[in-house]
Amino acid sequence: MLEQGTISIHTENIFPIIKKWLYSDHEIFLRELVSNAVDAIQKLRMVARSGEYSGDVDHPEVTITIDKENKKLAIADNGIGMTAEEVKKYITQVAFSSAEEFVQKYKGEGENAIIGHFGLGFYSAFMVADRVEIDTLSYREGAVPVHWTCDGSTEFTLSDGQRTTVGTTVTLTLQDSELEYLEPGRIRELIRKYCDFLPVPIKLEGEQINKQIAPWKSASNSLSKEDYLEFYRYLYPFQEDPLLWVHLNTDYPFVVNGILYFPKLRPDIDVTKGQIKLYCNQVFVSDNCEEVIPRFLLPLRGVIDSSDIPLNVSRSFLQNDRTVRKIADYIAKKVGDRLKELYREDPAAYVRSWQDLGTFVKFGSINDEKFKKQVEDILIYRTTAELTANDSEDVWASEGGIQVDGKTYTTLKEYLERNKERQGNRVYYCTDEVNQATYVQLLKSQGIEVLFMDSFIDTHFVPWLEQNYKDVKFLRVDAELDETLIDKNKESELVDPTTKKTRSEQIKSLFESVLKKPKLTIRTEALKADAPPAMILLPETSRRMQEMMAMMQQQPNAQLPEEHILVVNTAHPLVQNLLTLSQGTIIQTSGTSETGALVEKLCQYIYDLALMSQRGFDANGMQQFTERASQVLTQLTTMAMR
Ligand SMILES: Nc1ncnc2c1ncn2[C@@H]1O[C@H](COP(=O)(O)OP(=O)(O)OP(=O)(O)O)[C@@H](O)[C@H]1O
Repeated sequence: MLEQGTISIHTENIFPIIKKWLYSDHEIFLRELVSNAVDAIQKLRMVARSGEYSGDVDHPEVTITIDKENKKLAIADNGIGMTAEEVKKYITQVAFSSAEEFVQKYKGEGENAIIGHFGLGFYSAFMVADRVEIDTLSYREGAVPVHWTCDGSTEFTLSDGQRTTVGTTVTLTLQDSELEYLEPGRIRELIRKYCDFLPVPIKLEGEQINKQIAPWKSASNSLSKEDYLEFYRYLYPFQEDPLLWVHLNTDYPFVVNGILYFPKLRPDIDVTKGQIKLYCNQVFVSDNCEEVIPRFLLPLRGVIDSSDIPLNVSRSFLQNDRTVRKIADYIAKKVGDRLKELYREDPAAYVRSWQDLGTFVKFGSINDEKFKKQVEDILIYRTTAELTANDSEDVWASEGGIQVDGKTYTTLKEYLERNKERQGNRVYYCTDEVNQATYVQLLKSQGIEVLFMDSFIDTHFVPWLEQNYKDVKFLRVDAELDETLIDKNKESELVDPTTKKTRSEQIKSLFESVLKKPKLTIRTEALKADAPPAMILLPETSRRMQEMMAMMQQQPNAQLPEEHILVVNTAHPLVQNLLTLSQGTIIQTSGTSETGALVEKLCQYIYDLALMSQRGFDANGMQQFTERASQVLTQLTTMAMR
């Protein structure tokens, strides 16, 4: 026996605290012990390189052994080893006091207070073990093997050991409640989770169980496209391949390595939940690094490895840490650079990925001023404009936009420039290509360019655009009638000698009396060719209010507000016929004649059609519509047969 001693501590007994610490996370003891073992191996290599050690350093390995019968789990390395003095210093003093400090500091914090629960180090072994033994032999010449043991109280013993090779074995006698760590499957799972990319073979039952190579530590030019894809598939099996990736690699002013991938976003993806894995020196820390990266980058996947992210601090502290903020900025900048590079070098790939990238870029622009500045010139929109592209080419880029697979994309700047004479600072946009098709078609026929803002993020993005481009007016296609659609010929303004009303006034009162909707505004306009008999308009401001209300009440689809405008097209032959028919009925009899009834039904029907090209009906509306449609048609055929 070399020595028997008492670990000097200030707290009465921290072992019970350590044992209870982080119930759910006892498993991290293995990560701590294996990373200590890998550190020891790397230290020996350094010593060998400096010429202080001439033994074998070319077969580094960490070996995990399970002895079920005796409830023992051992982690052995062929690293630097420790002398008795070093064991006393590093294990009973340094390690212990840092563990004590750690426990003191975080006693009151919740379970998730610390990222990856770093800082407990060697003593985390006592979370799962009743007894911990160390057998070690230092690399130093003439060193004697040492055996250290501690049974979870403050007493320890230090004696001569049996070890004959340089290195250290830490043997745990597991508590009865922790026998899961005697299962090879469980150990394999933990090594893959935490230690997969540690640069030394980690063996269990004669087999290496870690991947060992961390691709993010390699230079980007040494990795092929297939290497990146393979790594992605390894990290996220059974997922679609990513769209593109960014390799992070910097040593100054902080160390950050990593590979971030842009996955294909499903429309229902939860953009608040991260899937990026955080590593520290190739040891897995957490797959929840919301505090470390800007929020808008959360949909990305991959790995960030940095030893400059403080891990033994609380999460809230982490968020405000200056280095962490700088790292976050660095990552965001790299991501922006990568997107710009793709836009420049492979516009077709950029456009083809836009559906996924767009959501992300817009989300980033809304959330991060610096990122917005970076990407504002590469925010693109699908447009109705047709560039005079060379038909034989699938991809065609010009000053005005990019055309890919028959669809044209443009930036806001290009849109405004192209349309400044015709539209001034007005931007027309469509949020639903199917339901707003009539409006889009009408504007298009008048030579007005429409942008599609129809992804789920656009509801937030359009108001954001308005705030950022205060002198630009954004109008949804159904917000108002463009002047050019209105036919200025005054025929409809002629006064009828019998009724003393203009034609448009008569049409207006006809619709008012039939539809009987006080909140509906009826407006009459003579519209140009192609225009339907009637259209619904939703003024921009009231529509936004409605959308906001719907969102607050968590209704997925805003209902059509009761206050909307029905524009009746006085130039349409159907409307004109209707007026003529209704005039006939007024002269003949009261409104209940057969023709009168038909007029009423037709008015309703025209309104139905307008509603339909706005957004369709609810179930009730649909049923009424089909009923009315068959009534109108029956009556028309009956009348035609006479
Ligand atoms: N397998 C080992 N071989 C050689 N020395 C070791 C071994 N394990 C632990 N040590 C020594 O004990 C010290 C304390 O280890 P401990 O795990 O508590 O803290 P750490 O590794 O320094 O820091 P961390 O809190 O990040 O784990 C180490 O710094 C090292 O000097």
